[in-house]
Amino acid sequence: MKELKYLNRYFLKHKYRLFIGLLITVIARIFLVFTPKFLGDAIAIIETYIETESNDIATLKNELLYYIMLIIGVSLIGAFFTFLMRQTLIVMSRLIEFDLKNEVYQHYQKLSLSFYKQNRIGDLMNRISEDVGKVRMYFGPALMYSINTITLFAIVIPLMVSTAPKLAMYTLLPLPVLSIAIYKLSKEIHIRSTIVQQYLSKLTIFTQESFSGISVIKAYGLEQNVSSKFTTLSNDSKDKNMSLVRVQAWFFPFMILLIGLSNILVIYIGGQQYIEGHIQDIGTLIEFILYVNMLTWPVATVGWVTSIIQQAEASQKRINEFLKVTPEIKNENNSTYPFESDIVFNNVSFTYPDTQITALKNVSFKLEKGKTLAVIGKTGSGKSTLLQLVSRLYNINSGELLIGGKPINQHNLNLLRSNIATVPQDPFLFSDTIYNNIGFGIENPDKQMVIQAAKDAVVHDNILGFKNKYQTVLGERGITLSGGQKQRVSIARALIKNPEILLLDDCLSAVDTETEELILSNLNRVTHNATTIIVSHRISSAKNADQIIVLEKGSIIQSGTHQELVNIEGHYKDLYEKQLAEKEN
Ligand SMILES: Nc1ncnc2c1ncn2[C@@H]1O[C@H](COP(=O)(O)OP(=O)(O)OP(=O)(O)O)[C@@H](O)[C@H]1O
Repeated sequence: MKELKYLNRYFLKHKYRLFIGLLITVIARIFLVFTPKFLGDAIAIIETYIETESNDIATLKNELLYYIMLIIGVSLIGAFFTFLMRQTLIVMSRLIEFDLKNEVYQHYQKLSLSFYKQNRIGDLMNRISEDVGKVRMYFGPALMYSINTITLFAIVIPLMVSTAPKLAMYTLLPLPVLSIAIYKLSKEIHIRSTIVQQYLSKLTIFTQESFSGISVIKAYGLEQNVSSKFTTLSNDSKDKNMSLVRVQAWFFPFMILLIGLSNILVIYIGGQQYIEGHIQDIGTLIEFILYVNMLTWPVATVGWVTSIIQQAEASQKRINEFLKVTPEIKNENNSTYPFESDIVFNNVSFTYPDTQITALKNVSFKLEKGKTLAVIGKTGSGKSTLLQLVSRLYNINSGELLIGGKPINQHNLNLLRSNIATVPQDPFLFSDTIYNNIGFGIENPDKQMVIQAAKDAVVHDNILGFKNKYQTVLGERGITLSGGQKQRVSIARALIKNPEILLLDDCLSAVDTETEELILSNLNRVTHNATTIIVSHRISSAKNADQIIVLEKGSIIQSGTHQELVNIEGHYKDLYEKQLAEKEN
């Protein structure tokens, strides 16, 4: 129960609903318990009528009618309160499920990129859906059935014992056996359903990956191969399901068997006691049979509830593991202030915590507001890392990174990021309309802004070429667009934000040089006030920048303007000559 303690805050939040729910549950049970009593009394009247050989059938009818009305009355009231019981306690559990899901989701949002790298998306999804769902069972059904059972026991057992103590003892005897058996069965069901769940996950991941990578599978002619792997996986999954179903199939027959056993005991022992005169009327036997049937389900739920609580505890432990992860990037400043966009790197070094790869070593440069810095370098030289540090997706390890003269970690993180627009190397587009994808970064984008951004990113004409134009819905990861179109939609998304700092991560690699030139000149016009860092493998993207740095293995090996760098021996000049020769050929 240690892990479940975390959830007490939610009980506290919903305390009134909880209290009313508990009260209603008790009231509902009290009313339902009257039925066997009234039925027993009604039968006792018939018995007396027969024994006394009375001829007063009218009085008997009246008395029976009275009991029938009573039974209908208490059943209706009991049923109404049972309805209210579900409306309060189960609704409360749904509200808490909603709260908990939101809490986990908001926490996920705060966690840094390295958390997402260390954990699989499937696992993250499971904890927010499957695990939260299991925890809900603790708030809802487990709580409701526990109160139910306790109330019933508290009322019915004293009633049975006071009516016929010996009979009560014998009839209650099989119930603990039932409870333990259901517990063991539920545990086994839990083990097997966890395995089924794991196989289902494997199957989902496999299917999802094979659909995402369908073009590679087709290109390599691997359909047969993938299909037979799928068959093997789905056969395994079916076997696990069958083994679960076999155990589940025992649940109800077993309950019926034990109810039957208790009924036989009531009839056998009760019958004997009646014959021996220990029990006064036959109505008591009927009353007891109804009590036993009434107690069976709650007794079974003791085992079931124990198993629910164990599962909820395990699930909450998994949720707590993530909730305890503290975000590496913390926002310690919530104030608002005029944002200045000049960027200074002063001996900045950075090592990725998980891989221990030192991506940047003593990097220094100064970039004034509104100026452009181009970053050139071989693959893996640290270019993207440099951009991620400016967005503070990671904290620097040493040195100084100043934005607007202020150390980056002293900035209001939300303010900082709202003033930055990034176009990543591998753009991600949502399964939504092109319009919404472009307007994603700002609130209520108007049509003119979206169109203007698309025009500046030189993608407007392409969009008009689609049947639904700006309302074209993109498939998962934007598969209906070409690589170059995706990049340009992503650039439009950045431009519409009118950012103070613009970070372009090799985002023109998939467009031809002519379009590249056009986009660059538009960028120059539209974002002339923005401080821009442009990462590229192409000299054509870098040559007009105010400043250029060349990175190699995380260190700056050259810096200067295009004119300066083409006149000195080094990586930049080599690259320039190579790309010039390629262009001429
Ligand atoms: N998220 C990460 N976690 C751990 N190591 C990383 C991560 N991202 C990059 N690296 C490593 O850091 C180094 C620099 O990577 P980076 O992506 O900054 O290079 P790059 O110059 O942008 O390369 P490219 O031109 O191929 O995009 C590489 O060795 C890479 O393997």
